[in-house]
Amino acid sequence: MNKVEERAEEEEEEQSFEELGVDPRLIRALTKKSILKPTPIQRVAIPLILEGKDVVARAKTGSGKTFAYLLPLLQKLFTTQSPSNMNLAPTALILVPTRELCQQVCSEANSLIELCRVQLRLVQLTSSMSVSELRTTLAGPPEIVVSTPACIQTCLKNGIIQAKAVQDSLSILILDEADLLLSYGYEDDLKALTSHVPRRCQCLLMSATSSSDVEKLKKLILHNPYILTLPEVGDTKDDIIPKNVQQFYISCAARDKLVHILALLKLELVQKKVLIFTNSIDMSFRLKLFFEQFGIKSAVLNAELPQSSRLHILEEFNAGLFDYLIATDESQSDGKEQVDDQNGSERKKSKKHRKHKLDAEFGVVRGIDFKNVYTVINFEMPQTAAGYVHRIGRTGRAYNTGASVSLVSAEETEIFEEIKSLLGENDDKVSQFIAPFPLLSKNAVESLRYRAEDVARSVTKIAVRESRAQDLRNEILNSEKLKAHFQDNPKDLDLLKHDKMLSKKAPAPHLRDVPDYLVDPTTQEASKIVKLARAAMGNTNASRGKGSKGRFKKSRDPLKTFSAEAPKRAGKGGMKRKAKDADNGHKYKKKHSS
Ligand SMILES: Nc1ncnc2c1ncn2[C@@H]1O[C@H](COP(=O)(O)OP(=O)(O)OP(=O)(O)O)[C@@H](O)[C@H]1O
Repeated sequence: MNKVEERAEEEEEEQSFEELGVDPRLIRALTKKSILKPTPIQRVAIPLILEGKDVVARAKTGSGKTFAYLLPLLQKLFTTQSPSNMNLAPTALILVPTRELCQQVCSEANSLIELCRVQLRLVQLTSSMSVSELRTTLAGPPEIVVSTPACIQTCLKNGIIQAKAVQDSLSILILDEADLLLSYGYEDDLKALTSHVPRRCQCLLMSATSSSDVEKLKKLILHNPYILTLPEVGDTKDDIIPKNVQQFYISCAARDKLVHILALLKLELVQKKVLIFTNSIDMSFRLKLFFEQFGIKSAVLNAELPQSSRLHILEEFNAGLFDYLIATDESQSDGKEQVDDQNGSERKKSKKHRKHKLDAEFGVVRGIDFKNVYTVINFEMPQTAAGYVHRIGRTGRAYNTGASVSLVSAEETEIFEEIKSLLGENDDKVSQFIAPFPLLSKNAVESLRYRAEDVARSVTKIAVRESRAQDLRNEILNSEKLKAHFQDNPKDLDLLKHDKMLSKKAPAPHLRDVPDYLVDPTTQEASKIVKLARAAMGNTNASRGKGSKGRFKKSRDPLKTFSAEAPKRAGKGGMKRKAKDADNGHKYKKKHSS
C-alpha cells in the first residue's frame, strides 16, 4: 500500500458519526451510551442506507450491525414523519429470527428514540400475543414494527394488517440475522410477505455469515438493483471470528470434562464473565449441580424456560449479577436426548420431559448481545461449525477482547476438524487460529480429580431430572411475579434470582475453597496473572456493566505470555511465539494480533 492509500485508509478509519451524516440528536444519544466512533460496518453501511440503497451487510458477530441499520432508519423516520400520518400499516418492518432478538432490537431502538425525544412509535410482536392483543398493538399504526416473520404472517392472515396497506405504507424492510431466518423455518412466512412488499421499498439484509440461505433471501427480497456487499468484509477465512477473540482448546476424555472445567473456574484460569455452552438441557443442570457443590453459583438458560424468565436471566447476567451462565443452544438436540432416553431404562420419566415445551423461537446464541462476556467455554462442542462461530461470537463484541476455550473429547474430533477447516487451519499441525490452552497444567487437573469425581458421582440422573423440574417450576412462578412486577418497575432487576441453589444437599465447606497445598506454584502463578490482566483491563466487579473495553496491551495478556507447562521458557516470552502443549504436542503460533 502506498502512502496516499494509507492516508486515505486512515482518514476513512477516523470518520466520525457526524461525517457519516448522522443526525446530531442521534449522535448525542450515542454519546450518552458511550458510543463515540462508528465501527467499520457502520462506516460503510450508514451512508449507503441514508442514500436509500438496498444493502446486504455481512459482518462478523459483534461488529455493530444493529446500529448500522437502526441509526439511518431512525434518521429517515425523523425527517419523513408527518403529523397527519395517513398510513394504515407500519413504515418500517424489522424481521428477526427469535423473540430474544425482537426484545433486544426493541430496547436498543426505544432507548435511542427516548434519548432523541422524538415522537416515533416502535412496537414488538410476539407469538404469545392473541389476535386482539396484536390488533391493539398495531393500532395507530406504529411507525416501526419488530417481529419474527411468523407473527407478521399471523397478522396478514387474520386481517390485522391489510396487504394493501403494506403495499401503500412499507418503506423499509430489514432482515436482521438474515443467515438464520430460513434455518428457523420462516421461508413460507417470508415468501408470503414478500409478495406484498412494494418495489420502491428499501430492503436491508444483515448477516454474520454468508450462506446459500442469504443468497436465497437476496433473490427473494431485494427489488432494487443496488446490491452492495460491504468491501471491508473479505472472504478470507480469518475474517470469520473477530481478531480480538483468542481461541483455545483442551483435549480431554468426555468423562474428564467436569474436572477440567472445575479447574478452569475454581483455579480462576479464565476471566469472568463466562458463558458455558452445553448441547442438552440435562447436561446444563448436571453442570449447575456439580458447580454448586464447589460453591460456584451459576444460572441456566434454555428453550424450556418461560419467555419472561429468559429475558430476565439475560438482563441479570448482562447487569453482572452473576458470573457464570450455562446456555443450551440447540433445542433439537434435546429432542434427540429424549429419544435416547426412551431406549434406556428411564423411559417413563423421560415422557415427563416431553411435556416441557421447547420454544422454537428461542435462540441463545443467535445475535443475542451478551454484555461483557470475556470467556466462552464449549463444555460440549456444537453440532455444526456455524454453531461454533455464533457461540464464540458472544465474546469480543464491538471493541472488547475475549477468549474461548473448547473442551474437545475424542468423540468430537470430527466436528473439531470441521471447525478448524472452516477457520482456515491447514494440515501441517500448526494451530494458527485455535491453540492449546496454555494455563492449565496436568498437575492442576490431577489435584482436583478426586474431589471432582466424588462430587460428579453424587450428581445422579435423578438429581438432574428433579432439579430441572424444580427450576422450571421456580421460573414459571418467577415469570408470573415478573409479569406483575415489571409492569410497575420495568428496570428492577433484583426481585428474582436465577442462580439459586437447586441441590438439596448443601455444599460441603471443604469443597468451597481449594486449599493451597492442592494448587501447585505454577497454577497459582497462572491464576495470579489472569487476575492481574483482569484488573489491567478494568474487567473487575466494580467496573462491570460500565462497558469496559479492551484497553489493555497484548504484552500484558497472560494467555500470550505464560505457559503452565513451561514456566521457565515463559519468562523469555515462551508463550509469545510458541509453547509445546503437554497433551498433544501442538505448537502455538501467535496469530491474533488484535
Ligand atoms: N460504534 C460502536 N462503538 C462501541 N460499541 C458499539 C458500537 N456499535 C455497537 N456497539 C456495541 O457493540 C455490541 C455489539 O453490537 P451488535 O449487537 O449490533 O453486533 P452484531 O454485529 O449485530 O452481532 P451479531 O451478529 O452477533 O448479532 C453492542 O453491545 C453494541 O451496543
